[in-house]
Amino acid sequence: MSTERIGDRQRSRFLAVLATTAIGAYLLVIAGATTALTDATAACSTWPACGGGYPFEGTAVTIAWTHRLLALVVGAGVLYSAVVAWRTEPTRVRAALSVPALLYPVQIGIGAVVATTGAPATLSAVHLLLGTVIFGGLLVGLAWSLERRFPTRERDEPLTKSPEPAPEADAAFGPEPGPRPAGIRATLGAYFSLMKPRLMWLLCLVAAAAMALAVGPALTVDTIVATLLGGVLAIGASGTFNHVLERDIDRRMKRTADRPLATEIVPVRNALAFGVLLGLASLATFYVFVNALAALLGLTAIVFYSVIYTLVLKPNTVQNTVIGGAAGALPALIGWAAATGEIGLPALVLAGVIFCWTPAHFYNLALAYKDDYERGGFPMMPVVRGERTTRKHIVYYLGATLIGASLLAAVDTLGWLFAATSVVFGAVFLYEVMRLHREQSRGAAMRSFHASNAYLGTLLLAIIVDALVL
Ligand code: HEM
Ligand SMILES: CC(C)=CCC/C(C)=C/CC/C(C)=C/COP(=O)(O)OP(=O)(O)O
Repeated sequence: MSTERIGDRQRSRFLAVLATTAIGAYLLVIAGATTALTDATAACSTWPACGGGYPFEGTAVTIAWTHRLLALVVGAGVLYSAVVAWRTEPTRVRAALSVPALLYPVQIGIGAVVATTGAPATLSAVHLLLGTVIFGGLLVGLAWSLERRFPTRERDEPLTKSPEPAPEADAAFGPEPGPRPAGIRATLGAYFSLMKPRLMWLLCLVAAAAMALAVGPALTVDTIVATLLGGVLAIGASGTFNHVLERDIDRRMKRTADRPLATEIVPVRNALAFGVLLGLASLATFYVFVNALAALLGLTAIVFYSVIYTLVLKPNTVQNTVIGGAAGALPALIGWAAATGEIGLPALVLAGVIFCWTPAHFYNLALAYKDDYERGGFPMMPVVRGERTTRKHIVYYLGATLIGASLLAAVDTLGWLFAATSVVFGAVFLYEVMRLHREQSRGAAMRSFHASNAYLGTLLLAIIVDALVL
């Protein structure tokens, strides 16, 4: 079936409606996964209206009405997107959007049965699963439409072999390497920067959210302080080892050429001793003031990031960041273990959210610094598979992150604040990723990168407030 040609304005409208419909479907899913809707179903056990209850007669009835009215609007968006896709989009976009279009009536029927039969667990789970599949189909259709609508404007062929590091001579960015005397403040600052302090706030927030999710108000100040101190020391140790192992490559990359080991402000053996000291202090802090499991997980994180990611994954595979994401997911297990002495299902799901979020976070930087990574010889996604594929993967991993967040709401008692935060900041993140497809600039990539940090940061704060206050 030939596709009808439509103008840019019409296609932009199609993409905007499709993206909005996807976010609407996500709101239905995550609201359904939180305790909010469970109470609402109990308050509104007739269908399609709520019996005597009018839309704003109490919170639970309001949520139930909102869910049903929103389902109607999202259904219209699904139908519009599928009809336009069948007229104007290639086969695979049609197929992707046919899935939500065909499943939607089934989903409405199951919703009616769930509402009128007291939400039996199995049927509610099927309703949640179908909602997730509908959201996933909309997002994949969006990713494929964006990929077709916004091809990369300049050279973007995938590489046939892994890039090689530029010769040392090309490294003309940082100051001349060589031992450089520096004042005490500059030296202290250099050692501090080895610890990668700019990452710490978000990694510590992961551990804090896991602690709050695990035990709620029972969380004690000394557990928080000891765990975060151990985590900061562990991140500092692994960041320092990362600097030691990458010092020669850092010289070749503009973004990292001025680092303390690349410029030899700090002697390598001093940095190594510093890293070992931080690592021992971290493990001692975990073992003495938290527990043995937290210490074991801290050691695992240090080794995984410093050795597995930095030495094995990063220079050798295009999946370096996807697999390496496990490093940043470990603080979720550390936080839960610190609070409970074990690893619970919500901790594994939260770790999964961070794991899915990491590529959607880092691929923006990989796009912004593509030439730098090519000079460094790193097989980053934009270097090896091209910018267009990288942008598409950002949408995939953003979708996986949102689904992970809804799964977290389903396995733990999270409420409306968590749902609203994930929807609002997820929508902002998706908006910036769509702008990245359109603008294809470093500025757009950095805005999307910061949107990724804003999404995860606010989501983790919502977990902490939800668990400790609400
Ligand atoms: C293997 C996984 C990851 C990779 C490859 C990666 C990569 C990067 C890179 C290259 C930077 C820029 C650093 C700089 O230029 O100083 C950065 C910044 C950052 N990363 Fe990631 N990251 C990863 C995982 C994480 C995780 C798990 C978190 C937190 C949960 C995180 C949070 C941050 C933050 C907060 C920043 C600083 C943002 C800023 O400068 O405003 N990253 N990341
Ligand atoms: C508790 C504990 C130790 C957790 C580990 C968490 C951790 C340090 C995750 C790594 C995240 C990160 C910034 C990787 C970038 O390394 P890169 O080498 O790609 O970045 P670069 O190019 O800026 O050096």
